Amino acid sequence: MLVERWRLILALECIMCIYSKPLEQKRRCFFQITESTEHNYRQNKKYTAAGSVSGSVQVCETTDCCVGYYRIINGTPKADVLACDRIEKSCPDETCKAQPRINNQFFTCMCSTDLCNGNITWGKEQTSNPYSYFSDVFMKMAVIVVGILLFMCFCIVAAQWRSCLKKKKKNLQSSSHDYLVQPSCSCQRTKTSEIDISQIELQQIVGRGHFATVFQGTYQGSVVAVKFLPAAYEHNFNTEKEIYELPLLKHTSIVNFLGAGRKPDDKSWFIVLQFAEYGSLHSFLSKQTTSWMFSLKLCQSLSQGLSYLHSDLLSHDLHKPPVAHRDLSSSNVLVRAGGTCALSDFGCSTILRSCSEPYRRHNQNKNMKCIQLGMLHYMAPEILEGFVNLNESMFLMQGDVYALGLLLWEIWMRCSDLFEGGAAPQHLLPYELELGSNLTLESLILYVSYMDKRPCIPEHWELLPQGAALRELLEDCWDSDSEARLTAHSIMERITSLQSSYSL
Ligand SMILES: Nc1ncnc2c1ncn2[C@@H]1O[C@H](COP(=O)(O)OP(=O)(O)OP(=O)(O)O)[C@@H](O)[C@H]1O
Repeated sequence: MLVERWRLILALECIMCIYSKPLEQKRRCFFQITESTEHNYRQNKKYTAAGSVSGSVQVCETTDCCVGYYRIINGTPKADVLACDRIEKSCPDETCKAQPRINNQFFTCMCSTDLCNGNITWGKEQTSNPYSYFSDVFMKMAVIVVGILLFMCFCIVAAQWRSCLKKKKKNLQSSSHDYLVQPSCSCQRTKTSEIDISQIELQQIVGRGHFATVFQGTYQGSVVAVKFLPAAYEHNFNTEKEIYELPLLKHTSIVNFLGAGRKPDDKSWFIVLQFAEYGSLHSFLSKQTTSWMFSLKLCQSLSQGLSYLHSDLLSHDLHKPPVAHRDLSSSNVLVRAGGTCALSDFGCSTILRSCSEPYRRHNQNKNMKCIQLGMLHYMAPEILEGFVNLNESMFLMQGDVYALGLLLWEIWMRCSDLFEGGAAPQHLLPYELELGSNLTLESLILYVSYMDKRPCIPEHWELLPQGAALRELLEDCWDSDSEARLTAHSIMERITSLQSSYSL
C-alpha cells in the first residue's frame, strides 16, 4: 500500500516536472555592449541588470523581449547594444525587425524568441521615412480601432438609452430641478456660458502659440485673457473647451475658464480665461530669478495642478475623470500675481475615461499632430521612441510626470538661493544648453533616449542641505523607465516635505 502511494507521488511529480519546465524557461538574448556605448553608464547598468549574463548570452529576469541597437556603418548594421529589454513591452515579432531612429544611421529592434536579437532584419526601404515606426503603430491601432468600432457604437447607444431612461425617471420625480449634468454616466459636462464678443473690451496681445493669439481684455469688470483660434481650428477649440467644461475641473492651479464663443465677423473661436498677471512660466523665468521659498511655491502649485488634473474624482454625483495634459511646457504654465502656477492650454489633452471611446479615437488621430507641434524638449523618451500605448492611461500620465520633472529643473535653475552669490544662470529650456535652441527630434532621441542623458544638475548642489533631495526628486521624475517615475501626487508630497525641512 505504501509502495503504491510512493509510486503515485513519483508519477505526479514527473508529470508536474514535464509540464512546469517550459513555463519556467526564461527568454535568452544575445548580450553585448560595445565600447562606444560604455560611457553611457546608467543605461548600460539597466541593460546589465535586466538578466544574468554568461558570456554573450543573457537570461532575462522580467521580460520576454530581446532588444538590439544597431548603427549603420558603411551600409551594414553593426550591433551597439544587444540585451534583454529593461521593462516589459509588447514585442510580438519573432524576428528582430529594424525600426529606424536617428537620421536613419541608427536602428532598434525588439523580438520575442531566443537569441533573436543577434540578427536584424534590415531593408533599405526602411530608411526612407523616419516616421515609419509611428505610421506602423498607427496603422495597427487603426485596425484595432475599426475592429472594436462596432462594439463601441453598441456601448454608446446603450449608454445614451440608459441615460435617457434615467433622465425620464428623474423628470417624473422632480420636474422643477435644473440638471447641469447627466448623472447617469461619467461623460458629464458642465453647462458653460456662451459669451458675446461685444461684452469684452479687448486690449493688447499678450501671447501667441502655434494656433492661438491671446489678448488681454476686460469682461464684466474683471481683467481676462481671450484666446482666439482661427475659424479652421474648430477641432482644437472644441477639444480645449471640452476639458474646461469637465465637472469639478475648477482648481487654484488650473487656469479658470469663464466661457467661450465665436466672433460673428471672421468666425474665429475664442475662449475667455482668468488673466495671469505674470504671463507664462517661460516669460516669468526669463525675466526674473526667485528665492528658495518662492521657487517652492511655484513648484508646489504646479505639482498640485497636475496631481488634480490626473485625479479621478467623484463628488455629489459629479465625476471628474483623470486627464493627461500631454503638452506640458513652460509656455503652457501660467504664473499669477500671488506667485502660484496654473496649468493652461489643454488643446492636446486626453480625457482618460471608460465610456468615452469617441474622445479616445479623435485623440489618437491628433497624436501625431501634437508630437510634431508640441514642445519637443519636454517629450519623454518613450514618446520620442513611439513606445507609448495610447490606450494606457498610465503611460500618458507618466509622460506628464517626465515633463513636470523638467519644469521643476527649469524653476530651480533660476533660484538664486541655489547658486553662489545668488548668480543663477540665465533661463534656458531643458536641453537648450546641450543641443542648442533649434534642437531636432533626431538629436533629442539620440541624447535623451539612446544616451539616456538629462539636463545638467549643478554639481555644487550636492553641498547644499537640500541638494541631495532635489537631485533625487528630479531623477525620480525623469527616469527612463516610465513605470519607475513618481506620480504627480507623490511629487507634490515630496515638495511639501522640502518646504518643511528646508525653509530658509
Ligand atoms: N490666461 C492667460 N493669462 C495671461 N497670458 C496668457 C493666458 N493664456 C495664454 N497666455 C499667453 O499666451 C501664450 C499662448 O497661449 P496658449 O499656449 O494657450 O496658445 P496655443 O496656441 O494653444 O499654444 P501652443 O503653441 O502651446 O499650442 C501663452 O504662452 C501665454 O504667454
